[in-house]
Amino acid sequence: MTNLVSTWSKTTQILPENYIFPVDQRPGSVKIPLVQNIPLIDLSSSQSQTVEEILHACQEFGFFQVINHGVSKDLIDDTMEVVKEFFNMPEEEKEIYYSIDPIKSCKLYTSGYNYANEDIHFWRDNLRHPCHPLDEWVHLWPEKPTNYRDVVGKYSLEVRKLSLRVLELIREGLGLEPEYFAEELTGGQLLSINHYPPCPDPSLTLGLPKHADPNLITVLLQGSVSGLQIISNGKLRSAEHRAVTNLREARTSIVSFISPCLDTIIEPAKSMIDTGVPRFQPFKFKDFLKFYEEKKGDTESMMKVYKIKP
Ligand SMILES: O=C(O)CCC(=O)C(=O)O
Ligand SMILES: [Fe+2]
Repeated sequence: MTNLVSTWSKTTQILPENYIFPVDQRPGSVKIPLVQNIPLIDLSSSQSQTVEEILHACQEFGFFQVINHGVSKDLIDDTMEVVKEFFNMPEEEKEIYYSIDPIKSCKLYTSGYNYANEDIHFWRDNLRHPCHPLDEWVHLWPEKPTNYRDVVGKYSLEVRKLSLRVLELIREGLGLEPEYFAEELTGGQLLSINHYPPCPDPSLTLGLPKHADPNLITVLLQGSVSGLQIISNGKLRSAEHRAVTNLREARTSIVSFISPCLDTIIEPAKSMIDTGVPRFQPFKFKDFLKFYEEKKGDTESMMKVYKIKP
């Protein structure tokens, strides 16, 4: 038996106590600034225009939507369909992939990484697996639905291409040297599929609490991108975001995280240190991830440690 919310929530009309967030964190209680103009970037525009628009979006929001991005609608639709099919499979089929082992690379679990120690759980199930290089990982992915590996494999390649293309535009905008994001800084890719089932009381709980992603760049289907941190010596933002649930419909999101290799040293690019003084300490990416988990992704307390005091 698993504790997947998509399974047990089918037979309850009541939100359990341990899914109720403190009042100040509930969906209606936090005043989310309404960003009227989330930038919409047309990747088929001229290179100089997209560079300028993307850089501005990263400085202002750390978040933007892209259109004409080159990932075909058919592939996007097929991918969304197959991951929904996965979550709709009977419990016995999904159980095979269920794991709470923190070091297991392909796994299905519920809420956060550390369910047993959580005071409050999040209203989501998550399937995640590494996907780069594809042939190193694909054999660990779900075998069912039978086209999962094929479709999701194609999607992960396309979404990686898109991420690298966007990073290249950011690189140019920042004036970083060619190949800056090649190799180590983009050596990892994780696909994370969130499934938020219909929730009996969305006003009291969250699918994912406020966080900023701890990786280099995130592509969220359908087309929202965020996440460049520190590497820009504080010049770009990483958008804090969260996911809410809803009463009637299940929501599924497909998130691709491009990350540095675990042993990579992350530090401000030399050419970004215009004052002569770096604003952030260097760190190993894997130590950062460990710390992120310990601090539950709390940006402020993480910044206290990594930011160099003026
Ligand atoms: O489901 C979403 O829209 C957000 C997911 C997310 O923020 C994450 O997986 O890091
Ligand atoms: Fe996120």
